[in-house]
Amino acid sequence: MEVTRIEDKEHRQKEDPYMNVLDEWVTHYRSFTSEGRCASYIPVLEKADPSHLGICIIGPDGTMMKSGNWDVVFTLQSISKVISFIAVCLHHDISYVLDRVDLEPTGDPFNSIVRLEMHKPGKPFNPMINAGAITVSSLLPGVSTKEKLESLCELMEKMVGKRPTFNEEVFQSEWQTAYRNRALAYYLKETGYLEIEVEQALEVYLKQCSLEVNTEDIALIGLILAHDGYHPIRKEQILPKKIARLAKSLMLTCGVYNASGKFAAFIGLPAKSGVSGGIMATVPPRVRMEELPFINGCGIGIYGPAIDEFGTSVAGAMLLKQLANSWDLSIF
Ligand SMILES: NC(=O)CC[C@H](N)C(=O)O
Repeated sequence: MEVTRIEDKEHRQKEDPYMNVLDEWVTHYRSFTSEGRCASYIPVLEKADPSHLGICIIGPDGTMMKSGNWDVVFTLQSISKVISFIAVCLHHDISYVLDRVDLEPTGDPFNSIVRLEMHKPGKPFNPMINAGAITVSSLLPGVSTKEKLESLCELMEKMVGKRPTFNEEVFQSEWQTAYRNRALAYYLKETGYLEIEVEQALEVYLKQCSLEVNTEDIALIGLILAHDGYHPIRKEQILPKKIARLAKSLMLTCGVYNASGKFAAFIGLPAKSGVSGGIMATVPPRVRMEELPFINGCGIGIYGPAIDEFGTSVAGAMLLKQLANSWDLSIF
């Protein structure tokens, strides 16, 4: 089913003052993209235009605000970890999943290996870091790599209304250089947290990272999570509330790894970053007397491929902070 959307033109008239200010912010924060760099450890990602910055915000009535390079297609990278975690929780008992991956933040970078050895028996700390995400990918329903990826694509299609495309070039680029992820996967295999073969788990994980989206797609997923799994435009419960809440709590506590505390403090929104420059944020409905935009919540998708040391879009995070402060979006 196609998602109903308010046309951009119609919408611009409706939300003009907010739209103008959004355009101004995008132009302003675009100049900060030079403070970051496109990821180079996945060689193909370095080809992205570092000056890009775009955003899409979708409200529950279908109101959409788009600005800048909102329509650039990029790979999900770590944003896929939220979707794979949801897919796995939909298929298995939540307790089965949580026996294999914990819900604790690490304070370490996304690809860190250190805690797997320091904390016996080596259970990955959370599904947002690579170690936990590789375990989660191995738990996706299906036996073959194709079936496992299919379950993820089906879930995305249910949420976004279209199937994601796959970027073979990005996958190959990472597959050939995934030394750290291979090390993590071998370690997980040795400690019993990988129930399938190392190479297969890696292939599933790296292929899910190579699925393509734009800011509108991730804004829509953010909106569904904001409404506890309910698709407010299609008026359909897509995910159980319990799973949506688990995903949001993980985004808040672990979504930007060792920057999650500061993100929660200064932005105050469950969010997930990816090294290709995407940020998916979710804004639950607020209770306020004043007139504020998106009072009934929204999903926010941002793209800005110049990232910081934590793997987060530099200008994207600044833009999100501006929005959260000016429009009082924090959940706290
Ligand atoms: N933080 C990220 O987006 C990392 C994803 C990337 N595919 C990796 O495993 O390194």
